[in-house]
Amino acid sequence: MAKNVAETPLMKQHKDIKAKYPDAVLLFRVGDFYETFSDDALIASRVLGITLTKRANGSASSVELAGFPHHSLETYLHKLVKAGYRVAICDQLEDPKLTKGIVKRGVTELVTPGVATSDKLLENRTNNFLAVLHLAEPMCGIAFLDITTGEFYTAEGNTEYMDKLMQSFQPSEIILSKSQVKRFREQFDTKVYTFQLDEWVFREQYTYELLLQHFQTQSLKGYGVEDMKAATVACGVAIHYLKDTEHANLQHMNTLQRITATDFLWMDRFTIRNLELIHSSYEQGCCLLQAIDHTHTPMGARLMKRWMIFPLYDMQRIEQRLDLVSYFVREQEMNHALSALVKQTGDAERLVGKIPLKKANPREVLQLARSIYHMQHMRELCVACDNEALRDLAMPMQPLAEIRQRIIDTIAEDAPAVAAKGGMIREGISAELDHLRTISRSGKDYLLQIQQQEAQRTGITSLKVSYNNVFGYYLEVTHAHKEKVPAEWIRKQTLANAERYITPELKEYEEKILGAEDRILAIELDLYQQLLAAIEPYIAPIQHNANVTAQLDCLLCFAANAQRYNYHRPVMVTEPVLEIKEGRHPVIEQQLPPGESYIANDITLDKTEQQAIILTGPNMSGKSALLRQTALITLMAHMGSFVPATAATVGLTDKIFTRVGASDNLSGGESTFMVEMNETASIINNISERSLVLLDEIGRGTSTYDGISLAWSIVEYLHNSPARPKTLFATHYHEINELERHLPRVRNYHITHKETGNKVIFLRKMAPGGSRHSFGIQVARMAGMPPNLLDRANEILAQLEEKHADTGADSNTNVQEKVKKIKPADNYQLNIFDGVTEDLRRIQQLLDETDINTLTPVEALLKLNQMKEIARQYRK
Ligand SMILES: Nc1ncnc2c1ncn2[C@@H]1O[C@H](COP(=O)(O)OP(=O)(O)OP(=O)(O)O)[C@@H](O)[C@H]1O
Repeated sequence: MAKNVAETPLMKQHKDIKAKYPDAVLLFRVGDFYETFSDDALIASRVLGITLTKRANGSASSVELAGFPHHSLETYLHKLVKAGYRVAICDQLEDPKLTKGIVKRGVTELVTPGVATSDKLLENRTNNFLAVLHLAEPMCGIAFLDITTGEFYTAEGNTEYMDKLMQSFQPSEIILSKSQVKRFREQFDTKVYTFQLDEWVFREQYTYELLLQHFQTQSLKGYGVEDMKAATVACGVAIHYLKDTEHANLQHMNTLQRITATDFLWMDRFTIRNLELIHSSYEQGCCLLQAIDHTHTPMGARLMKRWMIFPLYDMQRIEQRLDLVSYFVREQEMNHALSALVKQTGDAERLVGKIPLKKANPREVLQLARSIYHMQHMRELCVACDNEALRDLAMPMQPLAEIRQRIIDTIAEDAPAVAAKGGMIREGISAELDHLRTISRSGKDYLLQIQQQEAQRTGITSLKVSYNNVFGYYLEVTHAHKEKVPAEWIRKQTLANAERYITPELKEYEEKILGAEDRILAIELDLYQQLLAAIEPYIAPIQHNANVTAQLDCLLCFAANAQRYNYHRPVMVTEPVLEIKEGRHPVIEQQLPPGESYIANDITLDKTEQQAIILTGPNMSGKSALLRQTALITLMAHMGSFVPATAATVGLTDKIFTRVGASDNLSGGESTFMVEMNETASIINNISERSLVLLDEIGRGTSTYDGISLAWSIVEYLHNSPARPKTLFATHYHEINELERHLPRVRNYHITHKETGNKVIFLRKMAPGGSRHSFGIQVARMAGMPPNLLDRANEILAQLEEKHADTGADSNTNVQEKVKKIKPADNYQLNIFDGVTEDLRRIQQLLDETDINTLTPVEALLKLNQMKEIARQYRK
């Protein structure tokens, strides 16, 4: 580390700037390089794999140094941020050529995971949200904003609600007050990057005023958040943080949307995870979003995710979406025409977000003009159609022809990807620019002329005019022609095989050309800035057009899914019923091997006849799948999508709860029975008559009789609660089937199977009545357990069941008593086939029977086929 004695001026400047950004890695621009010093250099060299050296620092000791060329900034920046560092980019604020002494420098951007704008740091089909959490009493407040799209949301509620929202928005950075960190760690289980700000930033007055300033309003009434104190604090802190990170231009964040829990179908974080909506529980698995999101644009994909996490709880809005999907299913021509336009629109939302952030390059601006053009066409098509809902949706879109034209007229068709080098402004925009370009071009022609003329005059055929940064334009002559060089040429450099000269004539033209080129670049950059400034007033209407396009993208995707996967329109009703005909699981059905089809099932739940279904059936028969498909069909209907069923009447649902018995949930670190009970308690305390409750093997995390007793009382409670929520309860405790006899609205169903020999074939059809067996031992056999072990398991099962019959199915019988009476195993011999299945035995038998010497090719093929068939059965 450098000592504080007689530092060089550069290091002194670095130290002063670094002091303002102690938490960040400071990338310090020095000439064509970004340098890091001291501890930052240690981090940079480790994370970026760049060489660590030392730099002399006046009479102070040397400091560690690591740097990279300025044009590699994007690549290295993204690596540092991905590695969890905040990065302050410190640029030269004046032209070093025009400065005497040390160049003025300052931080132009602070990049953190939540305020990243580089394409390299962003996933285009996913939002990059920054969250601010304000843990206050009695209500907590939260803000989510995506600086790349300008979306800004806020909400208030208890910590459970905050937790659920974070699970839904999945921010990449959470901002907290320093004083709330401890509470946050205790109450929230998240591995997201957090950053702490001083407590004073979270003051009501300060944050409220920041918001008024940002929105240029007198109050926040227009956003419906005036009285939401905790929420406005969170929003104001978000604005403070953006300013702190040098994001001053936020014209695209022009509205604030309030999230009201009751506007949406509620799913808690566990349900979102358990239903595998946006992530699968295992790596190669597929989630619902992947299965149904086939949108054409990144903005469509981002919206689809939001529609999934926030399904509507508003009949009218759901019907509107369903009407539009029906229309697109019916009107194929319109569907194709709109799809083609949507596809070409690209990510207008993020493109327009780059304008105020000063990140849009000329090609992107041109792409924005193309997007505006396609959106204009979309509007024309929609307003001329015979569907009122579509007309209503598209009418408020703005054609924006004038700004589109201005962009097209200004930016050259083959514009470069970086503005800094120029070449992006068309001819005919500025007379001065055109004039200078002519000079520059003719100057270049003139240089060529000089080359030809001098070559002729001197007879130096190898003569070349070239340019370098050190002494500008020069004439280059190979050594072979050196003698022919005229005396008036001034020698500047000798190379291994050539000499370089300048002439007064050459210098005169050089000044003219270079002067013109500098000026050309300055004019181009100025015109480009003017164009960007001219786009700014159109940011809000472009954002609106983009949002409508994203909606159309999602609706067209629903229509395409309906046709591709044979989904049907659900009938939405206000009564608390659910009636699904031939329902399927949208994800599993897409993943079945070719030739296998998903077995559809009917489900009916209501308040009067069949409020709760107890579902039993063998392991692996499809109980969980049936539970989840019921939830997914309900959810998809509330998104406004058609559903995987031949018909479905779906009552408006306010909450979907799913709970899975303890050990199914190991990966979430929530394997304890306590958690299972906590979560079930939270359901019981939150249900209404519009809720759908799915309980999968609840109670299995404890001893059998405790489990049965709890399962029993939970079903009883849900059945008897005045809300009468629709309930599906899958269990292996067949004892629970007894409840059907006691409770009028409980019905037993089982998933059917067929037994052939000692094999179970899953028919996967749901049928009335309970089932007696779980066939766990058969499933174990299919998994490849040794036959002797399985024989022994069957023996024990028979003994347990025998005893059970003796006592007349008395569930109070102590299981330990029965276990004590289990007869010891006869010593069985391990043989070479332990650990392999019976099927493999059969294959071995087939091989033994085969005499290769007499086998014909056809017989060989038939044998092979037979073995393949056995292996196929085994896999099933
Ligand atoms: N209706 C169906 N049609 C076709 N395949 C199905 C169907 N239902 C389930 N499956 C397949 O069977 C597998 C097991 O289903 P599921 O996990 O629902 O069984 P389960 O009865 O809940 O088992 P367990 O009691 O052991 O938890 C699923 O992963 C799926 O591949």
